[in-house]
Amino acid sequence: MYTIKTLNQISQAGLSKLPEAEFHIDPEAARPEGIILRSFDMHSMELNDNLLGVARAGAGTNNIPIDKCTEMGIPVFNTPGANANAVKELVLAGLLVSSRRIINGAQWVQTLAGNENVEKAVEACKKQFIGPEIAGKTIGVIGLGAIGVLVANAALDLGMDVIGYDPFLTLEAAWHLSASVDKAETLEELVSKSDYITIHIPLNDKTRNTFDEKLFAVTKKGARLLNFARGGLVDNEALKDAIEKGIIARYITDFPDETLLGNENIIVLPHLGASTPESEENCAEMAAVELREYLRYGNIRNSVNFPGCIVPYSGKPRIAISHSNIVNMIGQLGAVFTKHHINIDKMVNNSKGELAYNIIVCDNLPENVNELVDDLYAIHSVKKVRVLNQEG
Ligand SMILES: NC(=O)c1ccc[n+]([C@@H]2O[C@H](COP(=O)([O-])OP(=O)(O)OC[C@H]3O[C@@H](n4cnc5c(N)ncnc54)[C@H](O)[C@@H]3O)[C@@H](O)[C@H]2O)c1
Ligand SMILES: O=C(O)[C@H](O)COP(=O)(O)O
Repeated sequence: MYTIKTLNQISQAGLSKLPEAEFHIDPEAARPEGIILRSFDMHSMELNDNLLGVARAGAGTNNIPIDKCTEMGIPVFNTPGANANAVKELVLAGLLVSSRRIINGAQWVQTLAGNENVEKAVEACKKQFIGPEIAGKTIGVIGLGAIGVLVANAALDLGMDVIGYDPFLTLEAAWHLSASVDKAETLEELVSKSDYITIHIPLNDKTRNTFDEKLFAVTKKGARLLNFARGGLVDNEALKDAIEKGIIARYITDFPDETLLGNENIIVLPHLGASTPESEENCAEMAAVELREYLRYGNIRNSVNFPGCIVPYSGKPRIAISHSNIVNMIGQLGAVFTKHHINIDKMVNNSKGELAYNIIVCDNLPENVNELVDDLYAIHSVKKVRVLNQEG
């Protein structure tokens, strides 16, 4: 039985993928083997030494201490693309809201309550809410992953010219991206040409404050900036300065921060990008299945810190081992298997950066499995050893 701790409310559609006979869901668990979460900040959390896997029902993993997890041999999963449509739809709403003063206008109309001549007041004052159309304008999409591609293609359908910037564009994304999207060679080129700019990149040490004073200095005057990715991608002080100078006409973001409130050219939403029933179910299901397959079989799909590794279950026991990606590990592992007279049926060894991961399917297990495990842990740089024997 594995205990799974939920750190946020997780859709029942996802939790139902974890059969009660094998998995015990407990939001209060002190020593869970698995964690499922959304945006809960895990950085200040103590990680129990029996924790095996963490699944993020969503895209961004900046709320999870990835390096610490990798060091402890804990894979962190996310759910690529599972909430992309939900975010795309909100970005399209944001695009229109950033252009036309829809929210201000609607709020103003509410202030007319009790006014006997609402129609007259509306016609007299509506000009203060004028805003440009988006058709024929240029939008720059930064990051052409699951969300960026959908946004770029949808913007073309709305009659916009689209330029994109993504130095790490994947083949998968390229397949889905319309050929009509122009490529910007640099971020500076993109911001200098765009009437609308939308950000769809992860927040990490390299991308923090991507929008800083220097980038705003080369941004097209009057641009509208949309940030549905992460607050930390924009330096808020530089942003407010850019708004004052008229470089940014309007900023719309999904990431509230005290310093952004009370400015009529800044519209802040309460992190609603993935908050649709469809997206919450998609993400929860995908995360639960990823964690289930890892806990049951050691199989890894969609991990941000571990290599993918899938070996279909054949009924035989298997040993999953993670270790540093260095020379002579296979030789040392093989020697331990030989010592314990284990015949290997199948072995898959994959690596990602500094980490390697093996699934070794065995024809037999020794009588003293604990001794085998101790010998594997005795190999320098082995992080985690799991013996998975469904037959018990
Ligand atoms: N508002 C929300 O509720 C919400 C929902 C989902 C995702 N997000 C955020 O959006 C981000 C993107 O989500 P996604 O599903 O499209 O992820 P993704 O991994 O599919 O796409 C990210 C893309 O950014 C590109 N990229 C990385 N660094 C870059 C850089 N420096 N310059 C340009 N491109 C760069 C990558 O190559 C990749 O193509 C997530 O990391 C998350 O922070 C927010
Ligand atoms: O990165 C994500 O997937 C989004 O920011 C969604 O976060 P949420 O699951 O907390 O809504």
